[in-house]
Amino acid sequence: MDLQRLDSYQAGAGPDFREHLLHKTILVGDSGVGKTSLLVQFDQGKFIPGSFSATVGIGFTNKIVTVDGAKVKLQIWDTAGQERFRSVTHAYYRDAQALLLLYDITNKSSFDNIRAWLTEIDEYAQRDVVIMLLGNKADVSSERVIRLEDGEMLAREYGVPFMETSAKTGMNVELAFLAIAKELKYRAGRQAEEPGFQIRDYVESQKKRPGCCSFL
Ligand SMILES: Nc1nc2c(ncn2[C@@H]2O[C@H](COP(=O)(O)OP(=O)(O)OP(=O)(O)O)[C@@H](O)[C@H]2O)c(=O)[nH]1
Repeated sequence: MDLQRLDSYQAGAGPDFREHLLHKTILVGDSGVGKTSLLVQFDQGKFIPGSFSATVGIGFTNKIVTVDGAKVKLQIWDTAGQERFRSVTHAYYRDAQALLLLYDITNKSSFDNIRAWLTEIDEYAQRDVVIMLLGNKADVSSERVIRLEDGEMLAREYGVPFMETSAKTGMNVELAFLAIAKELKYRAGRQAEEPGFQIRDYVESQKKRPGCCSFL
């Protein structure tokens, strides 16, 4: 998807948005897994169907979310999944506080490549970066090749929170970003003696299981 064609990109979230309070979050994963679509769904509450046009380079959207009554400012970077942009996107990992790592449940190689993505994250991102694994396109059940359990198992192996999402229906999209915002807010204001917020426990308690109920 061409970032220049999206009005909200680079537009910021108004005068309230102060750079020094931003929490940088990056969307990564193979080309076509739905990173741009996930961000558009979160930002604008819509899904733009139709022909796929790959992201060129990198762009961001500023978004303010309310967590436990407090405002958390996220700057969400959408990266190009294509290999040829990899050296550009690596440069952005360094000051990221959170990474949403996506695969497509209908595309096995996008799932197999998750380990390679995690190796890159390990190499280029900060040690304590918050990572969340997302299995996107959960609405396309007829073409599913990666089971929910496979995603859960991989996430458990790496000790990261996981959920399946649908950028098309919106399933778990807000939850993914809110869980990240909650974790970043908790980290920013953490007192030594405070009992810890556990993002994995939070996600487990909140997420909707695909196949059950509706995808909305
Ligand atoms: N059914 C369905 N289609 C999706 C979903 N998410 C994305 N798509 C479609 O998948 C294609 C790729 O989506 P993008 O959001 O452009 O993928 P991307 O990860 O940003 O790709 P790059 O920019 O190349 O890295 C588009 O045709 C989208 O409409 C989803 O949750 N469900």
